[in-house]
Amino acid sequence: MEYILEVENVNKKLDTFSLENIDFKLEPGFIMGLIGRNGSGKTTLINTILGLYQKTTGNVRICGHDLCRDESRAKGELGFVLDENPFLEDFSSLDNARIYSSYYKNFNMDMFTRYCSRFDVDPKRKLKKLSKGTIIKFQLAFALSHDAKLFVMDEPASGLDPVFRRELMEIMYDAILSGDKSILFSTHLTEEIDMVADYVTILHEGKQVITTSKEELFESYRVVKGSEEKIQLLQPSVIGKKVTPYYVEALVKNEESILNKGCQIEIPTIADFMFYFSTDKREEFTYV
Ligand SMILES: Nc1ncnc2c1ncn2[C@@H]1O[C@H](COP(=O)(O)OP(=O)(O)OP(=O)(O)O)[C@@H](O)[C@H]1O
Repeated sequence: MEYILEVENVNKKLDTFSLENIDFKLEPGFIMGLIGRNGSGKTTLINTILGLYQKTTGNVRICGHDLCRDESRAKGELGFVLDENPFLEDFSSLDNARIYSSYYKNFNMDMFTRYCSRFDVDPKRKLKKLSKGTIIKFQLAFALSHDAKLFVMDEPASGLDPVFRRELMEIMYDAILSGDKSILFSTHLTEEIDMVADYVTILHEGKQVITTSKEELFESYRVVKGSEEKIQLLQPSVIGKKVTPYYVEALVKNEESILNKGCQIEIPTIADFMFYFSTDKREEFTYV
């Protein structure tokens, strides 16, 4: 099968921070959410995939095109929305589109102006006069107008109002319906993962803690609550636990051995995975 995105053993060093051995693939027709705490390396990974940072080692392929050896074809398949605006601030959306459309053989200016009108972006206003959310919408209009196969978005919803945030979810969902496109997006909003992601990658301190389908994630783990003694009975299925003044909560592997031990068993939320997979003291976290 031809993957839309292949990230193979990617390492990237930035002063004191390192991305270490990031390795995953994304099939056509799917959305992957990238989550992790502040500073976990989401933007660094996204910038590396977009070729904005030189990677140290490893390979990135987009629709089979190697980002180093076949850069223009690889980048031609990419649409991006970045937290930090990469376009020219002193130019309008329309002028930016005229300038950068030359990099994309399938750029459709009519489509771009239609998206600008749908998203309420004044195409003639300089970017520096637009709000953060409107710049995100402009980037989105541009990314949607050149038949990109891979959309890479760094916290696209962060500057958006709740109404457009919901529309963005619908746009993302529509974008992959044809089955030949995929999306990788980072977010701190766990409801976005709940709503649209098929796959989830969790980063912690530059390391890839887990990449799996959301279905598998919810199938494979449970949150249990009970006394310290009862939770102790669930070892070695315990991934991590936190001690509250009233009970102990733990993320455990969903195995038969966790049943009938007198613990309350719940399906985890994305926030639970974030907590247990991106805490240093995964073994134990105590509320004081
Ligand atoms: N250009 C740079 N030079 C040196 N260090 C950097 C640079 N850019 C980022 N870093 C460091 O790399 C680490 C990862 O940052 P990154 O922005 O990738 O994290 P993030 O997961 O996107 O964070 P956030 O959720 O806060 O946006 C941080 O410790 C940051 O200080």
